Amino acid sequence: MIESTRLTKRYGDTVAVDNLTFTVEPGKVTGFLGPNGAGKSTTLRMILGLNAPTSGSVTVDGVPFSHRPRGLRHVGALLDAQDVHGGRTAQAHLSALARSNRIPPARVDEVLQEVGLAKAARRRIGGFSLGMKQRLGIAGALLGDPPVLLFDEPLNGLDPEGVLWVRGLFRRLASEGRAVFVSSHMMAEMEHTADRLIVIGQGRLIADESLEDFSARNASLGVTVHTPDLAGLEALLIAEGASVCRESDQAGRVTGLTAARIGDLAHRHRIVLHELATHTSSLESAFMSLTADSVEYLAGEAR
Ligand SMILES: Nc1ncnc2c1ncn2[C@@H]1O[C@H](COP(=O)(O)OP(=O)(O)OP(=O)(O)O)[C@@H](O)[C@H]1O
Repeated sequence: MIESTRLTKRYGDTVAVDNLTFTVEPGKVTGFLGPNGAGKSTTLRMILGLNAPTSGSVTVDGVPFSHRPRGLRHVGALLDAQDVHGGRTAQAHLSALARSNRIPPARVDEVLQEVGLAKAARRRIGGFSLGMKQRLGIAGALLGDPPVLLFDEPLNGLDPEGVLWVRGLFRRLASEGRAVFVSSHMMAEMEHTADRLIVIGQGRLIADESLEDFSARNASLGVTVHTPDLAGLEALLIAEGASVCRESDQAGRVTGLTAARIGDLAHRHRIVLHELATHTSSLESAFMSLTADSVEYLAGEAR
């Protein structure tokens, strides 16, 4: 578990992180969302003891991370996939990490296999694509089999297959009881992955809630359902307080309930669903309006 208490970081006049209190729990994927410059990377660096807070504190399992010897066994992190020595091979890079954390050397081949880089193990990292470097960074994070994992924008540079793989990996790591904390500046990257969302803007906490609650409150454009028994489903949905806007004989748009609740309800009443889709643009636009006041960099116009 990560616990941040009134965590604050100032750089001169810039308040990068402002009085941030939150927890990241085990067994869940927690999305850490915010626009560019919101303070995500600075927060992650403070969790890892790479930056000292100006005030406040952050601990991992009750202890500041910098107090842990052999840190990779406690927290695995991918901060900047490009921050690797290009002249080394993937295997040499991971072997050095393993040695300095007293991790058995056999683990190196295991994690290379796991991230799909076994064939590139003896190639120099300098020739890797960004996606391959992301995979290598993830391998490094997994090396010590840690209970807490931090990933800063891990989907950058990954192809669609890679994105799917990463999502599955995060879900699996959480189901094994680990705390998985993933930063992103795009809601779309989080909505299929995260259980919980912590949203920040200009260093301050804006929202801290389950994805389900966030979706229920903000998915104003709703969820499309397609079913041969629209009348039956409509009656159930209305009884649950949702509203339904019919789009055809078999399709309608539901607001006021999440896709998960609609699916559960249909299943319980043995109603067949042919489609159940949350409007992703609605979550993305909800995130954008939530953080609109704290967006630091706007293209082409004055703030
Ligand atoms: N070493 C530093 N010196 C001065 N200012 C810094 C430093 N590191 C970060 N900042 C400032 O702190 C603020 C937060 O930056 P940070 O990189 O943590 O944001 P972020 O949410 O990770 O953004 P992005 O999504 O663009 O990576 C920004 O205004 C940034 O310019």
